[in-house]
Order: sequence, then C-alpha cells, then structure tokens
Amino acid sequence: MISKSSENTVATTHALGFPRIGARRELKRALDAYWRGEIDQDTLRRTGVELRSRHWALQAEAGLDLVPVGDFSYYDHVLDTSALLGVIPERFGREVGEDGIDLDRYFRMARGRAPRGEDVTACEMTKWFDTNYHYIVPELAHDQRFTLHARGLEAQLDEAHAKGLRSKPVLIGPLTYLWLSKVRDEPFDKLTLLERLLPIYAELLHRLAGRGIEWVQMDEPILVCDLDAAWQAAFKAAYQQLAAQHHPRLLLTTYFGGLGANLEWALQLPVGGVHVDLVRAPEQLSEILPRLTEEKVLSAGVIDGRNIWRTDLEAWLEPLGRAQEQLGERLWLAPSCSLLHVPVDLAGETRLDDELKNWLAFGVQKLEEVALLGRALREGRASIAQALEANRAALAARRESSRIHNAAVQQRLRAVSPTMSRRASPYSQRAPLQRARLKLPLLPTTTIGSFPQTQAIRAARRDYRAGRLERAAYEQRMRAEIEHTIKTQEALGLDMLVHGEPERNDMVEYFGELLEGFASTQQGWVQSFGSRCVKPPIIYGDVRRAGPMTVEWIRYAQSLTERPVKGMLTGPVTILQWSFVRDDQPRAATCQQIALALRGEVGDLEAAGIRAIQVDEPALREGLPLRGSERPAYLDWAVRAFRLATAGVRDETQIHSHMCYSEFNDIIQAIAELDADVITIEAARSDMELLAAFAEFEYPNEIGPGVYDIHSPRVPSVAEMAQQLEKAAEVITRQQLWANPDCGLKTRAWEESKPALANMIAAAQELRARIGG
Ligand SMILES: CN1c2c(nc(N)[nH]c2=O)NC[C@@H]1CNc1ccc(C(=O)N[C@@H](CCC(=O)N[C@@H](CCC(=O)N[C@@H](CCC(=O)O)C(=O)O)C(=O)O)C(=O)O)cc1
Ligand SMILES: N[C@@H](CCS)C(=O)O
Ligand SMILES: [Zn+2]
Repeated sequence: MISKSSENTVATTHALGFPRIGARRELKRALDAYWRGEIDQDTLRRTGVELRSRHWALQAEAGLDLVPVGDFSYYDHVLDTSALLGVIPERFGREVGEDGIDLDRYFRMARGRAPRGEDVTACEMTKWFDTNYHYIVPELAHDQRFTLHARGLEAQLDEAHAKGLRSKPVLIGPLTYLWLSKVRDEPFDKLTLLERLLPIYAELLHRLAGRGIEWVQMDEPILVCDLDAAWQAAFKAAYQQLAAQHHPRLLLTTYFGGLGANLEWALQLPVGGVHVDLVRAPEQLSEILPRLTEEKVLSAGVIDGRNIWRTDLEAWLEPLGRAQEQLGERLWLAPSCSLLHVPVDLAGETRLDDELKNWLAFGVQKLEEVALLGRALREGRASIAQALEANRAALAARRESSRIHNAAVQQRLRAVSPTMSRRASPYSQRAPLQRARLKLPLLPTTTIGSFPQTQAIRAARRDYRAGRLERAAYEQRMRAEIEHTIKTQEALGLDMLVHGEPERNDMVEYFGELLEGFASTQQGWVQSFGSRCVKPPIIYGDVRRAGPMTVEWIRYAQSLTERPVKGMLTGPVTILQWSFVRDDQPRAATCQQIALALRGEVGDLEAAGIRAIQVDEPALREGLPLRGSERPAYLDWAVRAFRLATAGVRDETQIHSHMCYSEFNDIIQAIAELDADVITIEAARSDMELLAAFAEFEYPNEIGPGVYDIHSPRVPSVAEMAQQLEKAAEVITRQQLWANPDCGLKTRAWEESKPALANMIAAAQELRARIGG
C-alpha cells in the first residue's frame, strides 16, 4: 500500500502515467455530453475527480509506491502544460487569472468551440512522437511571456494528499515543451525563450517543495531524439539553473527509445535520477550502470507501455538483480512510458478467448507486473514464485501455440520476389492508359473515402453487434447509406467517387476484424485525441486474408454509377502502426504479411472491374523512427510493403494513396518511391507549403493536395479554395493536380460536408476555366 512516509524502500515502484479516458470511456462520454450542453462544468469536473481517484486507487492497490499527479487531462497534457505556463495565444483572450484559464477557453484552444464563447480557430494538433496520440501544439511568439498558473495541479495534489498517497507530480520538461511548440509569426530560435521559461519552472518547483513534494517527474522524451549542439547546451544550462535552488528532486524521464549519443552528457545533468526505456533500448542498462553517479536513482522502464503483451518477468530478474547489487535502493521500477498508450483493464474483455487473454497485459495488469518485480527485488524471487510460474506458463503457451504460425502464409512469403513490388510499366506509360480509361477532366475532383459516420450508422452497427439487428437488415442499411453517398456525390458533380465507408467502425479495426492472425477487443480503447478513441486490434499470429473484405461493398457502389468509384483499403504500414503488434518477430516481417493479404484484396477489386484503388497510408510518417540513423531501414521496408500490396495491378488500374496528420517534407523521397499513380495529401493547414518540396523534388506522379481542413466545422469559400488550387498550380503541373479535401469526412456532418464539397468543385471549375481544360 502506498504510504505518505518517505521510508527508504528498496526498489521504489511507480507508473509514469495512467490512461485517463476510463475503462468504459467515462471521460469521453462526459466530455461529449458537456460539449453538447447536456451536463454542466461541475458534473464534468466530478467525472475528473472520480477518474483520478479510481486510477490512483488502482495503483495503490497494485502496491506501487508513488502515484503520478498531473497525468490526468480533460483534453491533452501538452495543452495542460501551456495552461500551466500561461501560453495562451492572443485570439483566445489575453487576461489569465491566478487560477489559469477556464475550461471553456481551454476547450476552444483544443477544438475551436466550447459551450460558451465565440468559435475561434483551434490550435494545431499533431502526433506525440511516434504514437497515435495527438497533442495540441503550443504557439510561441518571439516576445512570449510565461506566467505560472499552478492551482489546477495543486488541487490535484490536494486530492491525492487527502487519500494519504505519496505523490509525484508529472511535468513536461522545459526543453521538450519548447521542442514540441511552434513559433508564431516570424521564424525565430525557440531556445531564446528558455531564459524566460526557466524562472516559471523554478517558481513551480519551489511551490512544490513548499508542499513537501520529494520527487517531480520531469518528462524530457526528446532526449531519445537526435539533438544538435545548441539543444545539448540548452539542456545543460537549463538543468544547472534549476539545480541551483532548493526544490524537490527531479526524475529526468525519457521514453520511446534509448538515450544513444545523448547518454554520456544526460547522465551528468544535475538531477536526482533518470528514467530510461529499457523495453525499446535494453542495452542502456549496462551502459548506464558504470556511469551513474552516486547521488542518482535509476528508474528502469521494464514493462512495455506501448504494447499489450505479458512481460517475461523471469527474463528481467537477472539484469535487475545485477542493477540492484550496484544501486540498492537507488534502483526504481516502472513501465517504459506512460500507460496512456494501452487500454485500461483486461478484465473488461469478456469475449476474448482464454488462451489469448492469458498472453496479454493491459494497464491494470502492467501495474501488477511492476509491483511483482518490485516485490521480487525486495523479498527475493521466492516471494513471487507462484506468479512467476503462471507467467512462465503463459509465455510458453504463447510460444508454442498452433495459432501463431501458419504454414500457408510462410510459403507465400517465401514465394515473394522483387518483381512483385514493381508495377509492370513506369508511371509515364501507365498514365495515358489510365486517362483513356477513366476519362477524367483536368483537375479531377474526389474525396478521401469516408463520408459522415452519423449517429444512425453507429447505432445500426451497435444494434447489429448486440444481436438486435439481423445481418441482412444491417447490410441493407449500409447499402442504403452507400446509395445515398453515391447519389450525393453525383449531384454535387464529383469526378471520382467513393462508397463512403459506412460499414467501417474504424479504418484499421475493420480490417483487424476480418484478417486472420488479428484479434479485436471490446473495451480496448486508447485515447487518440481529446474525446476520440481508437481500439487497436491485436496482431498475434501470421496474417492471412480469409476472403474478400471490401469487394462486395465497392462492387455495389460501382453498380450505382457510371463514374469511377475508388476501391478503398488501409495500407500495410498503417494497419501495422495502429495495431498492437506481435513482439516475436520484426515489425517489417508482420508488415510484409499484411501487405500480402492486401495484395489479394487489391487483385480481387481489380478483377471486379474497379478502375481505381486507394490504399491509405496516413501512418507512414508516424512510424518513422525518432533517430535519423534508423530511418532508411524503416522507409525501405515500409515502401516495399506498400508496393507489394499494390504493384500487382495492370497498368490501366490507377493506384491512389492518401496521407495526413503529419509533416511530409522529410519523407518526400519515400513517398515518390511508393509509385502510387495519385497521392492525396494533407496540405490545407500548412497552406500548400508542402507542395514546394514536391516541386523541388520534381515529383512525377499525380497529387491531390488537400484544399480544405476537414477538422474544422467551418465551410470554406469558393475563393479560398480556388486560391489554394492556384497556389498548387504554380508549383506543380496542371496535369498532375487533383482537387480534394485534406482527409476523410467521417467526423463531419452532412450539413457541413455538402456545401464544403460544392464550393470545392466550384473552385476546381473556376481554375479549369482559367488554365484551360
Ligand atoms: C484517421 N485517424 C485514425 C487514427 N487511428 C485509427 N485507428 N483510426 C483512425 O481513423 N489515427 C489518426 C486519426 C485519428 N482520428 C480519429 C478520428 C475519429 C475517431 C473516432 O471518432 N473514434 C470513435 C470510435 C470509432 C468507433 O470505433 N466507433 C464504433 C462505435 C463505438 C462506440 O462508441 N460505440 C458506442 C455506441 C455508439 C453510438 O451509440 O453511437 C458504445 O459502445 O457505447 C463504430 O462506429 O461502430 C470515438 O467515439 O472515439 C478516432 C480517431
Ligand atoms: N479513407 C480514410 C482515410 C483517413 S486517413 C477516410 O477517408 O477516412
Ligand atoms: Zn486522412
């Protein structure tokens, strides 16, 4: 049990953070209800208090020694840090009171809208390192002022204190905060703001010391990235400055990789301890042990916070025992990173078969694993003998299970040859054949795939799953939705149509439910951003397509119109990236298996007469390793997987791909190597800046730079989108250019989508008239 005393326990155990969404997505439901005006702020806050209390209790019951405070958030922890530091862009109002910003202003920063107050352009959202979690990007002005608003954090510390818990506040460190920020207006060096930022951190630490806090978890995950000399120097200066005053001890916390070239100097920083990710970079342990100075603790991140497999506890006992011999009570134990990235509790899974369930550990089970290892270090391995035996048996059962290996898949993999990843002819020969077959106008208009996922569609799916709706009736409703979507697109005047994806709960989960080697969960939700969650499937074995997955829906859609309808698939890299992946073979091998399965689907779509097939890869950039040195190998296998999935088609079949949610400049070469005939790519939010990179690179194939941001409910005007297209036409040739939104329309309403698309088509027509065609 966690106690308030600071007695010297051997092997202090802790978690870096716990999922805040709730085992039943209680926070999501409360947020959505608050935004719809159905509950008031007090009710929303009560949900927050309740979830924090429950999550701390889970950690305490598991037997962990320190609880994180500040890991909870109503939307995003980076946005919370901005609120804490008074980083509020002017368009959200200037004055910030002692208590910081009110919840409605906070939500406007996140999503542009709150129950009270005028709509404003929201802050940008982007990927949190190499995860599928999105954070709200802080906006910094060159004359940025920082002010401390710690009441919210202090109130949470009071909550934990009242429960008799030993608290460890969690903060994003000053360097990582600056790294994740974007600069407003004119470009400037973000590091120039450090001298203004540090006094705020110092003030906060001082206040925490006044509350008797012993340890603060200072998250600096950028230490696993490549840092140039300026950032290294800034780290040293910043932590020297913070160390100069009396405050709680700092646990410099890193995750998502190893310290690599930063290891030597990072270990010299004047902090109380270092947390390292030994799951992703186990070699760090032996590098750190001889270098760790006597005043520092080492928090060993040994339980995988990014995946859902049971930990091999036995395998950790020996290295941890060695570390303990040297460090004694200076060795701490924790998951590798915050548990934000895994579902809450395996106990919620009532339909997963027992065999598979026995291989898994979600958030709650991971807390138990940390506690077990801690106990073994404190009391000897015999004290956990029974748990060790169960763990050993579960791992052996997984290794030996006949469900993992599939001889037919292995045989197909052996037959893969390099020619299978090459289209029969180069793009220059394919393009005229496709043009002749598709008969599209110059500047063709299209959409990215999904149309609004209405409440009615979701309710039908829920009823079908619950057995309240027969399969035939469910399919009939989906066909009716497809018909409506096709007719709407025809009426609007789009050139290349889509079926709208109504039958898909999610672009990855849908395929996970159909492919062999995958398992789906009922409650395995993980926060993606704000109240939005995803349920990543679990890839546990060799991947095989049991039969066509999309062909009937697309064939039906195509039967309703003369215009071409795009086949719509999620690509191998994105399926891999947005699933929990098996850890008994390299990611590249699993990706190749998925690619082979998709290749079969692409072939079946083509055989069904589908003239264009889109294979989405929005996660291609997200999967890019954080270290530059690891990137070429990743891009090599990722591109090969895409090509293996798509290159089997005839020249006249047009392959599309789509990418979003990322900065693409640094992977343009790889995008070109995909050799998709058309790529539709997010560009509106960056004002078409991306295209300059394509132009410079002389990208040869066709491009549809998104002309409007689908994240906003705002309907852009014809003029606005015509201007975007014009900008695009200045840098890429008119034959290359398509007009489309930034991404799918699933999160939008029909009332927003129809006028926006009508304006987009009008903008394309205007430009066509101007540039000819
Ligand atoms: C493109 N994006 C995606 C990412 N990752 C994915 N795996 N998938 C993506 O599409 N990463 C990057 C971005 C992130 N963007 C989003 C956007 C939207 C959502 C989202 O809306 N998520 C939904 C859950 C989607 C889903 O599975 N829906 C199910 C219904 C599940 C459900 O909530 N059921 C309710 C009842 C429903 C009802 O009454 O209407 C219940 O169980 O009680 C489905 O459609 O069948 C969300 O609600 O958070 C995520 C990421
Ligand atoms: N085809 C998908 C891609 C999302 S990234 C959609 O339109 O929703
Ligand atoms: Zn997209």
